[in-house]
Amino acid sequence: MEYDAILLVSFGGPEGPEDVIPFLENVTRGRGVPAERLAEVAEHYRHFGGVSPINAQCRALLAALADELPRAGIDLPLYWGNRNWAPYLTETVAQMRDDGVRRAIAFVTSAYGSYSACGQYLEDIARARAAAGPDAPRIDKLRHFHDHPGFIEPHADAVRAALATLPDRDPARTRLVFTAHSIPTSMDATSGPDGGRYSAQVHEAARLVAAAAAPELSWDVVWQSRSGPPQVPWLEPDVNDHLEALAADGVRNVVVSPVGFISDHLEVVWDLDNEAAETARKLGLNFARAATPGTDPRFIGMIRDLVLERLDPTAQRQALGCVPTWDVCPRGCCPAPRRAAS
Ligand SMILES: CC1=C(CCC(=O)O)c2cc3nc(cc4[nH]c(cc5[nH]c(cc1n2)c(C)c5CCC(=O)O)c(CCC(=O)O)c4C)C(CCC(=O)O)=C3C
Ligand SMILES: [Fe+2]
Repeated sequence: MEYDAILLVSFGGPEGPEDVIPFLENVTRGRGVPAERLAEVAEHYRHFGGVSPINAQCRALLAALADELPRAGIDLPLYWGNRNWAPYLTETVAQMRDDGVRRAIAFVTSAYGSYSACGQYLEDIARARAAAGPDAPRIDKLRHFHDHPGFIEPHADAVRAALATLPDRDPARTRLVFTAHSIPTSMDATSGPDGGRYSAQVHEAARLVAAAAAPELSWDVVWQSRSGPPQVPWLEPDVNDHLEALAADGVRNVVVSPVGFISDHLEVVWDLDNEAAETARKLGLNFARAATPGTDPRFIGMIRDLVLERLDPTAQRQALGCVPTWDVCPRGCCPAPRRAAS
């Protein structure tokens, strides 16, 4: 086998109250996020004792992969490194070098393109390799998986399960609402080689989940967790504003599916389970939040299949949608947005 390790690359998150501020400084260095927004987000983490749910989710993913990959004949050591918190990618890549790893496959915990979800992770990998010096392993990132059946099917089952909890699902008054992390519109405009790849992939995933879960229902794509200075345009509408518009339109029941996420990150457990749920309650809407894939066996199987297809150039690339996909992003595909000096 050409590869001798598998690397999980993720965002990272605080593991206790004293980590919250330094973590947020790592995330937002040079990004012009206003102090008020940071104070707000610090407060969100404090509701969970300063512990981000993302670390436990990465550990669970690693445990599931350690179980699944050898069964498919992939007997490679697993490593884990984050962009913004320990274990830091830079330290992990140095460890891989010390362990004699020559070439690794990286799975990044985002399904999508864009600078935040793809390009920045490629930069993180490049920076960690540069820091590790000439003996750094070569690291190949797996492809986007927004329309892979192992991603779509768990989301679709979760939408079905959420619908089943609603007191009423009359199609005339029931709506599916798909959410993903908002990004600046300028970042979406430069996502992928032709632009707009992030929003196109999110729409595609939403379309596929809706068709599989509840073809009789109308659905919308909305955005959540907007950051940045207020004068910079981000993708809209915001999920909370959209719930208001739906209520005004006579909708009574909503299922919110966080199709932009692979697991229940802070944005899901706070921004949806608290903020959006509260908005819905005030509006008198019946609200159910659909689960994310997490460690669903189909999602773990998808990661296994992405590894296997990378080992075999002739293997079929599973994809349910029609937004084109590729193994390796073209160079400079999701560039860093130009930002005002901060
Ligand atoms: C597209 C996207 C994803 C999905 C793809 C992926 O998964 O990577 C994502 C994921 C995540 N974002 C996360 C946390 C944060 N994101 C922030 C800020 C920002 N996110 C952005 C975009 C995205 N973010 C952007 C354009 C900014 C503005 C600053 C900048 O231009 O970079 C801030 C700063 C405070 C704030 O303003 O919110 C925090 C704390 C966590 C960890 C959650 C946990 O702990 O469970 C995760 C998984
Ligand atoms: Fe983020």
